[in-house]
Amino acid sequence: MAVYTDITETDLKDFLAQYEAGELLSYKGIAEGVENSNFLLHTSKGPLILTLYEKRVEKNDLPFFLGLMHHLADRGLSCPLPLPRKDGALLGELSGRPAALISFLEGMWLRKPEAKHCREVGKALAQMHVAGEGFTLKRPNALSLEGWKTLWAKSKDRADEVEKGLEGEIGGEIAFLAGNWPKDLPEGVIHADLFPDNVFFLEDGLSGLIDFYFACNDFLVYDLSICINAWCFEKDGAYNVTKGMAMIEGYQSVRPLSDAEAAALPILSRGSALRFFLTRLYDWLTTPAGALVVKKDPLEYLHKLRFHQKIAFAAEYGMTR
Ligand SMILES: Nc1ncnc2c1ncn2[C@@H]1O[C@H](COP(=O)(O)OP(=O)(O)OP(=O)(O)O)[C@@H](O)[C@H]1O
Ligand SMILES: N[C@@H](CCO)C(=O)O
Repeated sequence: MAVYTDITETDLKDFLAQYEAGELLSYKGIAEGVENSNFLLHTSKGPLILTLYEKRVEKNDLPFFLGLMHHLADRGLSCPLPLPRKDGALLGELSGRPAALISFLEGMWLRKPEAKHCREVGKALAQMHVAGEGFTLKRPNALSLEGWKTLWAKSKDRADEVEKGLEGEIGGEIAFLAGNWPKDLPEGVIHADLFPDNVFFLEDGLSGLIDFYFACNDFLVYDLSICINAWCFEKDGAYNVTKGMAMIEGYQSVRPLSDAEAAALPILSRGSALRFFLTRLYDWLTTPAGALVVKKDPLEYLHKLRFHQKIAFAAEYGMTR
Protein backbone atom coordinates (compact mmCIF):
# COMPACT_ATOMS: atom_id res chain seq x y z
CA MET A 1 0.00 0.00 0.00
CA ALA A 2 1.50 3.30 -0.99
CA VAL A 3 0.97 5.45 2.04
CA TYR A 4 4.39 6.70 3.02
CA THR A 5 3.13 9.66 5.04
CA ASP A 6 0.25 9.38 7.46
CA ILE A 7 -2.17 12.21 8.14
CA THR A 8 -4.30 13.15 11.14
CA GLU A 9 -7.97 14.06 10.87
CA THR A 10 -7.30 17.46 12.45
CA ASP A 11 -4.54 18.32 9.96
CA LEU A 12 -6.70 17.10 7.08
CA LYS A 13 -9.64 19.26 8.18
CA ASP A 14 -7.35 22.31 8.45
CA PHE A 15 -5.99 21.52 4.97
CA LEU A 16 -9.49 21.17 3.50
CA ALA A 17 -10.59 24.46 5.04
CA GLN A 18 -8.33 26.14 2.48
CA TYR A 19 -10.55 24.80 -0.36
CA GLU A 20 -14.23 25.04 -1.29
CA ALA A 21 -14.36 21.26 -0.93
CA GLY A 22 -17.23 20.79 1.51
CA GLU A 23 -17.20 19.01 4.86
CA LEU A 24 -15.03 15.92 5.39
CA LEU A 25 -17.20 12.80 5.78
CA SER A 26 -14.51 10.08 5.64
CA TYR A 27 -11.05 9.31 4.29
CA LYS A 28 -8.83 6.29 3.75
CA GLY A 29 -5.40 5.45 2.32
CA ILE A 30 -5.39 3.93 -1.19
CA ALA A 31 -3.74 0.52 -1.38
CA GLU A 32 -2.20 1.02 -4.83
CA GLY A 33 0.70 2.76 -6.51
CA VAL A 34 4.33 2.94 -5.46
CA GLU A 35 5.33 6.56 -5.86
CA ASN A 36 3.14 8.94 -3.85
CA SER A 37 0.77 8.71 -0.87
CA ASN A 38 -2.85 8.78 -2.03
CA PHE A 39 -6.06 9.06 -0.02
CA LEU A 40 -9.67 8.81 -1.09
CA LEU A 41 -11.77 11.49 0.61
CA HIS A 42 -15.52 11.70 0.79
CA THR A 43 -16.78 15.20 1.40
CA SER A 44 -20.27 16.70 1.40
CA LYS A 45 -19.50 17.76 -2.21
CA GLY A 46 -18.41 14.31 -3.42
CA PRO A 47 -15.29 12.14 -3.71
CA LEU A 48 -11.79 13.61 -4.07
CA ILE A 49 -8.23 12.31 -4.24
CA LEU A 50 -5.62 13.73 -1.90
CA THR A 51 -2.03 13.22 -3.08
CA LEU A 52 1.05 13.80 -0.93
CA TYR A 53 4.12 13.99 -3.14
CA GLU A 54 6.98 11.73 -2.08
CA LYS A 55 10.56 10.76 -2.92
CA ARG A 56 10.81 10.94 -6.73
CA VAL A 57 8.73 14.06 -7.18
CA GLU A 58 10.65 17.34 -7.05
CA LYS A 59 8.57 20.14 -5.57
CA ASN A 60 9.84 22.48 -8.31
CA ASP A 61 8.33 20.18 -10.94
CA LEU A 62 4.81 20.29 -9.50
CA PRO A 63 3.72 23.41 -11.45
CA PHE A 64 4.65 21.49 -14.64
CA PHE A 65 2.57 18.43 -13.69
CA LEU A 66 -0.45 20.32 -12.36
CA GLY A 67 -0.37 22.87 -15.19
CA LEU A 68 -0.14 20.06 -17.73
CA MET A 69 -3.29 18.40 -16.38
CA HIS A 70 -5.17 21.68 -16.89
CA HIS A 71 -3.67 22.15 -20.37
CA LEU A 72 -4.68 18.64 -21.47
CA ALA A 73 -8.16 18.83 -19.95
CA ASP A 74 -8.74 22.20 -21.68
CA ARG A 75 -7.98 20.43 -24.97
CA GLY A 76 -10.49 17.68 -24.36
CA LEU A 77 -8.35 14.92 -22.83
CA SER A 78 -10.05 13.14 -19.95
CA CYS A 79 -7.79 13.42 -16.91
CA PRO A 80 -8.23 14.52 -13.30
CA LEU A 81 -7.81 18.18 -12.39
CA PRO A 82 -6.06 19.72 -9.41
CA LEU A 83 -8.53 21.87 -7.44
CA PRO A 84 -7.52 25.45 -6.70
CA ARG A 85 -7.44 26.58 -3.08
CA LYS A 86 -9.43 29.65 -2.04
CA ASP A 87 -6.25 31.72 -2.64
CA GLY A 88 -5.90 30.27 -6.17
CA ALA A 89 -2.85 28.08 -5.43
CA LEU A 90 -2.94 24.50 -6.77
CA LEU A 91 -0.52 23.20 -4.20
CA GLY A 92 -0.61 23.13 -0.41
CA GLU A 93 1.20 21.31 2.36
CA LEU A 94 0.07 18.52 4.67
CA SER A 95 2.09 16.48 7.18
CA GLY A 96 5.22 18.22 5.93
CA ARG A 97 4.73 17.12 2.30
CA PRO A 98 3.61 19.09 -0.75
CA ALA A 99 -0.02 18.10 -1.28
CA ALA A 100 -2.82 18.62 -3.80
CA LEU A 101 -6.52 17.84 -4.00
CA ILE A 102 -7.36 16.15 -7.30
CA SER A 103 -10.76 15.57 -8.86
CA PHE A 104 -12.00 11.97 -8.78
CA LEU A 105 -11.96 10.14 -12.11
CA GLU A 106 -14.67 7.49 -12.58
CA GLY A 107 -13.57 4.08 -13.81
CA MET A 108 -11.31 1.15 -12.94
CA TRP A 109 -7.98 0.05 -14.24
CA LEU A 110 -7.88 -3.27 -16.06
CA ARG A 111 -6.15 -6.24 -14.49
CA LYS A 112 -6.35 -8.23 -17.74
CA PRO A 113 -6.25 -5.85 -20.71
CA GLU A 114 -7.05 -7.25 -24.15
CA ALA A 115 -5.97 -6.15 -27.63
CA LYS A 116 -9.04 -3.88 -27.97
CA HIS A 117 -7.97 -2.04 -24.83
CA CYS A 118 -4.42 -1.69 -26.16
CA ARG A 119 -5.88 -0.03 -29.25
CA GLU A 120 -7.75 2.46 -27.04
CA VAL A 121 -4.59 3.18 -25.06
CA GLY A 122 -2.52 3.74 -28.21
CA LYS A 123 -5.16 6.17 -29.45
CA ALA A 124 -5.36 8.02 -26.11
CA LEU A 125 -1.56 8.27 -25.95
CA ALA A 126 -1.44 9.91 -29.38
CA GLN A 127 -4.33 12.19 -28.40
CA MET A 128 -2.34 13.23 -25.34
CA HIS A 129 0.70 13.96 -27.54
CA VAL A 130 -1.38 16.15 -29.82
CA ALA A 131 -3.15 17.87 -26.88
CA GLY A 132 0.24 18.56 -25.26
CA GLU A 133 1.25 20.83 -28.14
CA GLY A 134 1.47 24.43 -27.03
CA PHE A 135 2.16 23.65 -23.37
CA THR A 136 4.81 26.21 -22.60
CA LEU A 137 6.46 24.82 -19.44
CA LYS A 138 9.37 22.45 -20.05
CA ARG A 139 10.70 19.55 -18.03
CA PRO A 140 13.58 17.42 -19.34
CA ASN A 141 13.22 13.67 -18.77
CA ALA A 142 15.02 13.03 -15.47
CA LEU A 143 14.84 9.29 -16.16
CA SER A 144 16.64 9.19 -19.50
CA LEU A 145 20.32 8.34 -20.14
CA GLU A 146 21.85 10.57 -17.44
CA GLY A 147 19.24 9.55 -14.87
CA TRP A 148 19.82 5.87 -15.67
CA LYS A 149 23.55 6.29 -15.07
CA THR A 150 22.88 7.91 -11.69
CA LEU A 151 20.44 5.19 -10.62
CA TRP A 152 22.81 2.49 -11.82
CA ALA A 153 25.75 3.99 -9.90
CA LYS A 154 23.63 3.70 -6.73
CA SER A 155 22.59 0.08 -7.36
CA LYS A 156 25.31 -1.68 -9.32
CA ASP A 157 27.42 -2.88 -6.40
CA ARG A 158 24.44 -4.90 -5.13
CA ALA A 159 22.88 -5.79 -8.49
CA ASP A 160 24.27 -9.32 -8.47
CA GLU A 161 22.15 -9.97 -5.35
CA VAL A 162 19.14 -9.86 -7.70
CA GLU A 163 20.70 -11.94 -10.48
CA LYS A 164 24.29 -13.05 -10.90
CA GLY A 165 26.12 -11.31 -13.73
CA LEU A 166 23.88 -8.26 -13.78
CA GLU A 167 26.64 -5.79 -13.00
CA GLY A 168 28.42 -6.53 -16.30
CA GLU A 169 25.27 -6.96 -18.38
CA ILE A 170 23.57 -3.71 -17.38
CA GLY A 171 26.81 -1.72 -17.51
CA GLY A 172 27.23 -2.92 -21.12
CA GLU A 173 23.62 -2.06 -22.01
CA ILE A 174 23.92 1.50 -20.68
CA ALA A 175 27.13 1.98 -22.69
CA PHE A 176 25.38 0.65 -25.82
CA LEU A 177 22.35 2.92 -25.37
CA ALA A 178 24.57 5.94 -24.66
CA GLY A 179 26.41 5.32 -27.94
CA ASN A 180 23.33 4.66 -30.09
CA TRP A 181 20.47 6.71 -28.61
CA PRO A 182 18.57 8.58 -31.37
CA LYS A 183 19.02 12.34 -31.60
CA ASP A 184 16.52 13.86 -34.01
CA LEU A 185 13.03 12.50 -33.45
CA PRO A 186 9.85 14.54 -32.96
CA GLU A 187 9.60 15.70 -29.35
CA GLY A 188 6.76 16.85 -27.15
CA VAL A 189 5.15 16.28 -23.78
CA ILE A 190 5.08 12.58 -22.89
CA HIS A 191 3.26 10.81 -20.04
CA ALA A 192 6.25 8.51 -19.41
CA ASP A 193 4.41 6.06 -17.09
CA LEU A 194 1.22 5.05 -18.92
CA PHE A 195 0.91 1.62 -17.30
CA PRO A 196 -2.42 -0.23 -16.94
CA ASP A 197 -2.90 1.18 -13.41
CA ASN A 198 -2.83 4.70 -14.84
CA VAL A 199 -5.59 4.19 -17.44
CA PHE A 200 -9.22 3.96 -16.34
CA PHE A 201 -11.99 2.21 -18.25
CA LEU A 202 -15.77 2.30 -17.80
CA GLU A 203 -17.31 -0.79 -19.44
CA ASP A 204 -14.93 -1.23 -22.42
CA GLY A 205 -14.45 2.48 -23.08
CA LEU A 206 -11.41 4.37 -21.88
CA SER A 207 -12.56 6.96 -19.31
CA GLY A 208 -9.30 8.78 -18.66
CA LEU A 209 -5.58 8.89 -17.84
CA ILE A 210 -4.10 9.60 -14.40
CA ASP A 211 -0.73 10.02 -12.71
CA PHE A 212 1.17 12.61 -14.73
CA TYR A 213 4.05 12.78 -12.24
CA PHE A 214 6.71 11.48 -14.64
CA ALA A 215 5.50 13.63 -17.55
CA CYS A 216 8.30 15.46 -19.32
CA ASN A 217 9.59 16.55 -22.73
CA ASP A 218 11.10 13.72 -24.75
CA PHE A 219 10.69 11.82 -28.01
CA LEU A 220 6.98 11.12 -28.54
CA VAL A 221 7.64 7.61 -29.82
CA TYR A 222 9.57 6.83 -26.61
CA ASP A 223 6.18 7.05 -24.83
CA LEU A 224 4.80 4.44 -27.25
CA SER A 225 7.74 2.17 -26.41
CA ILE A 226 6.83 2.51 -22.70
CA CYS A 227 3.25 1.44 -23.47
CA ILE A 228 4.45 -1.52 -25.55
CA ASN A 229 6.50 -2.65 -22.55
CA ALA A 230 3.71 -2.08 -20.06
CA TRP A 231 0.72 -3.47 -22.02
CA CYS A 232 1.85 -5.95 -24.67
CA PHE A 233 3.62 -8.69 -22.70
CA GLU A 234 1.79 -11.57 -21.03
CA LYS A 235 2.32 -12.64 -17.42
CA ASP A 236 4.56 -15.50 -18.59
CA GLY A 237 6.87 -12.97 -20.28
CA ALA A 238 5.77 -13.67 -23.88
CA TYR A 239 5.31 -10.72 -26.22
CA ASN A 240 1.75 -10.55 -27.60
CA VAL A 241 2.08 -9.27 -31.16
CA THR A 242 -1.72 -8.90 -31.51
CA LYS A 243 -1.71 -6.42 -28.65
CA GLY A 244 1.35 -4.69 -30.09
CA MET A 245 -0.34 -4.35 -33.48
CA ALA A 246 -3.50 -2.95 -31.87
CA MET A 247 -1.51 -0.50 -29.74
CA ILE A 248 0.50 0.82 -32.71
CA GLU A 249 -2.56 0.99 -35.00
CA GLY A 250 -4.49 2.87 -32.33
CA TYR A 251 -1.62 5.33 -31.97
CA GLN A 252 -1.25 5.81 -35.72
CA SER A 253 -4.97 6.37 -36.18
CA VAL A 254 -4.35 9.75 -34.52
CA ARG A 255 -0.65 10.44 -35.11
CA PRO A 256 1.14 8.45 -37.84
CA LEU A 257 4.77 7.61 -37.10
CA SER A 258 7.55 8.76 -39.43
CA ASP A 259 10.01 6.21 -40.87
CA ALA A 260 12.67 7.46 -38.46
CA GLU A 261 10.34 6.98 -35.48
CA ALA A 262 9.44 3.46 -36.59
CA ALA A 263 13.12 2.58 -37.09
CA ALA A 264 13.92 3.84 -33.56
CA LEU A 265 11.23 1.77 -31.84
CA PRO A 266 13.50 -1.21 -30.98
CA ILE A 267 16.23 0.86 -29.33
CA LEU A 268 13.72 3.09 -27.54
CA SER A 269 11.99 -0.04 -26.21
CA ARG A 270 15.34 -1.24 -24.87
CA GLY A 271 15.75 2.12 -23.16
CA SER A 272 12.30 2.15 -21.63
CA ALA A 273 12.66 -1.45 -20.41
CA LEU A 274 15.96 -0.44 -18.81
CA ARG A 275 14.34 2.62 -17.18
CA PHE A 276 11.73 0.53 -15.35
CA PHE A 277 14.28 -2.16 -14.53
CA LEU A 278 16.50 0.46 -12.89
CA THR A 279 13.84 2.20 -10.79
CA ARG A 280 12.50 -1.17 -9.68
CA LEU A 281 16.01 -2.44 -8.90
CA TYR A 282 16.78 0.67 -6.85
CA ASP A 283 13.51 0.32 -4.92
CA TRP A 284 14.06 -3.41 -4.48
CA LEU A 285 17.43 -2.79 -2.88
CA THR A 286 16.48 0.25 -0.79
CA THR A 287 12.83 -0.08 0.35
CA PRO A 288 12.90 -1.08 4.02
CA ALA A 289 11.20 -4.33 4.99
CA GLY A 290 7.75 -3.56 6.41
CA ALA A 291 7.17 -0.41 4.30
CA LEU A 292 3.52 -0.06 3.29
CA VAL A 293 4.16 -0.59 -0.41
CA VAL A 294 4.21 -3.63 -2.69
CA LYS A 295 7.63 -3.68 -4.37
CA LYS A 296 7.66 -4.37 -8.12
CA ASP A 297 9.85 -7.07 -9.61
CA PRO A 298 12.88 -5.70 -11.51
CA LEU A 299 13.47 -9.02 -13.29
CA GLU A 300 10.22 -8.61 -15.27
CA TYR A 301 11.90 -5.69 -17.02
CA LEU A 302 15.25 -7.45 -17.39
CA HIS A 303 13.46 -10.14 -19.41
CA LYS A 304 11.71 -7.51 -21.53
CA LEU A 305 15.04 -5.77 -22.13
CA ARG A 306 16.57 -9.04 -23.37
CA PHE A 307 13.60 -9.52 -25.69
CA HIS A 308 14.07 -6.07 -27.26
CA GLN A 309 17.80 -6.66 -27.73
CA LYS A 310 16.87 -9.26 -30.36
CA ILE A 311 14.47 -7.01 -32.28
CA ALA A 312 15.69 -5.21 -35.40
CA PHE A 313 12.48 -3.82 -36.95
CA ALA A 314 9.23 -2.25 -35.71
CA ALA A 315 7.36 -4.87 -37.79
CA GLU A 316 8.39 -7.43 -35.16
CA TYR A 317 6.27 -5.49 -32.64
CA GLY A 318 3.28 -5.72 -34.99
CA MET A 319 3.69 -2.49 -36.92
CA THR A 320 2.20 -2.93 -40.39
CA ARG A 321 3.11 0.63 -41.45
N1 LIG B 1 -7.99 11.16 -9.86
C1 LIG B 1 -8.23 9.91 -9.45
N2 LIG B 1 -9.47 9.42 -9.49
C2 LIG B 1 -9.73 8.17 -9.01
N3 LIG B 1 -8.81 7.35 -8.46
C3 LIG B 1 -7.54 7.79 -8.40
C4 LIG B 1 -7.18 9.08 -8.90
N4 LIG B 1 -5.85 9.24 -8.69
C5 LIG B 1 -5.41 8.12 -8.10
N5 LIG B 1 -6.42 7.24 -7.93
C6 LIG B 1 -6.33 5.90 -7.31
O1 LIG B 1 -5.09 5.83 -6.61
C7 LIG B 1 -4.26 4.80 -7.14
C8 LIG B 1 -2.81 5.23 -7.10
O2 LIG B 1 -2.66 6.45 -7.81
P1 LIG B 1 -1.37 6.76 -8.67
O3 LIG B 1 -1.24 5.77 -9.80
O4 LIG B 1 -1.41 8.20 -9.05
O5 LIG B 1 -0.25 6.54 -7.57
P2 LIG B 1 1.30 6.42 -7.71
O6 LIG B 1 1.85 6.07 -6.38
O7 LIG B 1 1.82 7.68 -8.35
O8 LIG B 1 1.37 5.17 -8.67
P3 LIG B 1 2.37 4.58 -9.75
O9 LIG B 1 2.94 3.39 -9.10
O10 LIG B 1 1.47 4.22 -10.91
O11 LIG B 1 3.34 5.67 -10.11
C9 LIG B 1 -4.80 4.56 -8.54
O12 LIG B 1 -4.56 3.24 -9.00
C10 LIG B 1 -6.30 4.80 -8.31
O13 LIG B 1 -6.89 3.66 -7.75
N1 LIG C 1 4.93 2.06 -13.45
C1 LIG C 1 6.13 1.88 -12.67
C2 LIG C 1 5.98 2.39 -11.28
C3 LIG C 1 5.93 3.88 -11.23
O1 LIG C 1 7.14 4.41 -11.71
C4 LIG C 1 6.53 0.41 -12.64
O2 LIG C 1 5.67 -0.43 -12.91
O3 LIG C 1 7.68 0.12 -12.33
